[in-house]
Amino acid sequence: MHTVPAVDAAHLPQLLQAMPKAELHMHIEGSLEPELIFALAQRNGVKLPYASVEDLRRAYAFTDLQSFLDIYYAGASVLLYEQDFYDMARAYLARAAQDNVVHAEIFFDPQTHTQRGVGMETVINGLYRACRDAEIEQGISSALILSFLRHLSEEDAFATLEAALPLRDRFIGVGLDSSEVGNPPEKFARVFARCRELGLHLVAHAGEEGPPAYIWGALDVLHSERIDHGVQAARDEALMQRLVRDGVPLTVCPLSNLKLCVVADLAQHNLPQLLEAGLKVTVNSDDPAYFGGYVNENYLQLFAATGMNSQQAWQLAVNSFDASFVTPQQRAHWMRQLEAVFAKYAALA
Ligand SMILES: Nc1ncnc2[nH]cnc12
Ligand SMILES: [Zn+2]
Repeated sequence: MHTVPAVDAAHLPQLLQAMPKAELHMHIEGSLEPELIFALAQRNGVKLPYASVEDLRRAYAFTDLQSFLDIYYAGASVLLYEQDFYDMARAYLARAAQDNVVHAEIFFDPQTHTQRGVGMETVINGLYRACRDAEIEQGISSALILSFLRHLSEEDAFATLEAALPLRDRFIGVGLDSSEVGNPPEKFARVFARCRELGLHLVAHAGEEGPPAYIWGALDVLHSERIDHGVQAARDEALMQRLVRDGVPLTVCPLSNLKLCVVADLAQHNLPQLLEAGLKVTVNSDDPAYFGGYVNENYLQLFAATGMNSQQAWQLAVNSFDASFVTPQQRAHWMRQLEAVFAKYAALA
């Protein structure tokens, strides 16, 4: 491992905030803050089943993944026009830039919108324009990943892919999200095979609530290049060895795991153990508007709860660049920025 200048624990929070990082697991619909949901509802004349922003926020008491998804899909119902998708993504990218996110790979769930009669081009063009403008105005790089909803059929996923292909140059890959248990990766074997032929990057949620078998399926059947969540891998030693051997990144989301009761307490989160075992672990926010924080809040609360140190912070930032779908030149550029930030904080008394 690279030797990193040690940073005093007293400066760890500022280091976590200042270090450049990539965010590889966030759902753009999960960045819709209650205030923006209400503003868009008013702008578009959509009636919400909540009386106020506070009333909506009070509903954010989740017991598991499904209890969250029900509210998350209801929140997304205010998105109708290209400008809505643009405004949502600009708000996220502005907030991510404040956390020194230099690159974001962003999931979007087209079926949530096309099922309501919103056009595929409305969704993709609004998001894509926001990514481009944020790069120009804030210097943050980003890319879009189209995510299939696994509670729907593979046929629906094929129709979604077909509808998106005219805009193929505007997204870099596909993912698989929504209700995990009962919807194993094998259900989407053929549509992922088609996406692979098309040269799209492939990722999949697996082992969030679902068993290690779903992670094996994501790797062996879907050929997923990263595992989104993957925290259940620790239950299967052979799987852990496979993930280490192949350098498969896990995009872990600590506050999401806490809010969806995947872990009882952040102090018990297994991220430090996964990192120690040699897995390429990254830290991400998943659905920041719903889970109590953007990416830096995930780093800060995790480090405070587990006592992780600056060496581990370095590894997580490096992993975020290694696991991203960018060029080696781009990675090298961010590594130089990372080295400069560590040198600055290591020099503080
Ligand atoms: N954490 C999560 N798991 C599965 N699907 C999701 N969609 C948005 N967030 C998700
Ligand atoms: Zn997710």
